[in-house]
Amino acid sequence: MVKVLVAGFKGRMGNTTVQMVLEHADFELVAVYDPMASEKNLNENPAYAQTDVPVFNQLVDIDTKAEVWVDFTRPDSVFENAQYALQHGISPVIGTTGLQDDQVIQLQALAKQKGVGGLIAPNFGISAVLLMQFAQKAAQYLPDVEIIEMHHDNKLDAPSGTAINTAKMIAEVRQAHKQGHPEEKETLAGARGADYEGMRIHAVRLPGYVAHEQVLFGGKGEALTIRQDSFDRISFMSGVAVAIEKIRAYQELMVGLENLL
Ligand SMILES: NC(=O)C1=CN([C@@H]2O[C@H](COP(=O)(O)OP(=O)(O)OC[C@H]3O[C@@H](n4cnc5c(N)ncnc54)[C@H](OP(=O)(O)O)[C@@H]3O)[C@@H](O)[C@H]2O)C=CC1
Ligand SMILES: O=C(O)C1=N[C@H](C(=O)O)C[C@H](O)C1
Repeated sequence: MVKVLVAGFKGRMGNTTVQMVLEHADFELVAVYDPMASEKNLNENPAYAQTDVPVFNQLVDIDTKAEVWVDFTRPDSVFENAQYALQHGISPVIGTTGLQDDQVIQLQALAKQKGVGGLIAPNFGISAVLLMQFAQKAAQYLPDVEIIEMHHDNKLDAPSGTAINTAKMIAEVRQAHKQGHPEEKETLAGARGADYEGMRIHAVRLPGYVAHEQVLFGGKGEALTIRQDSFDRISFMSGVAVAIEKIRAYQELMVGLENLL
């Protein structure tokens, strides 16, 4: 049995992960964490009345045998959480987006120093993992590209972690260049979106949406659009389960679920 701690257990993703871990035959939920939690045990929540799992609201109090730390928290919390997990020999499986490049480098150095495996996955959905790989392939032949990511209106960060990762993967095969007319001007600020090495990234936030991304390629007289949709947060759970199962076999912190597939 893999012993799992879920950080951000009351959130949309954290709660979905708690349910998945409880239902999984090979996983044991040993703790949950949220600094704002007032309860002491998960069984204080009527939905989990039969589930005896301690709730922690301070990092220093966490005294469990957790082997894997699943993090679906906030962009401003995840670095501290991941550091704490690595320092205590717990493998972080990070879904939270918004980590800066220098923070990822610091965490990777810490993982190496401690010999602890970990994963940062900008997206645990297989449709998104495939979209990023297909987009990287397409960009070899169609280097003019724009990304449109669409999310629910409670999302804190923009652009999404998936969109940034898509741009980074494309940038590995695409020479940086400005797109559009050399003299183009925005008559309304932000009209052309964010700029990543000349690729434009547009972020849509609307009620009713979950998580969706389109990558648009334009060539001479032709176009290609690649799209993925997560209609339900269950779409992320098989990826989270794979990460929990496999991550302890590694001694480094990797970025991207594809590293484990
Ligand atoms: N990689 C992937 O496949 C996916 C990644 N995500 C990412 O996961 C993150 C969470 O998303 P979502 O579940 O929708 O967000 P929510 O806001 O629904 O959940 C976040 C939860 O974390 C709690 N929290 C805040 N600070 C901390 C902390 N320091 N430690 C532990 N818990 C904390 C919040 O409490 P409070 O509300 O009181 O602040 C909240 O309950 C986002 O970054 C999102 O982009 C989302 C979907 C898929
Ligand atoms: O906040 C979300 O919901 C999601 N966040 C991740 C991201 O920023 O890419 C993954 C997915 O898009 C859902």
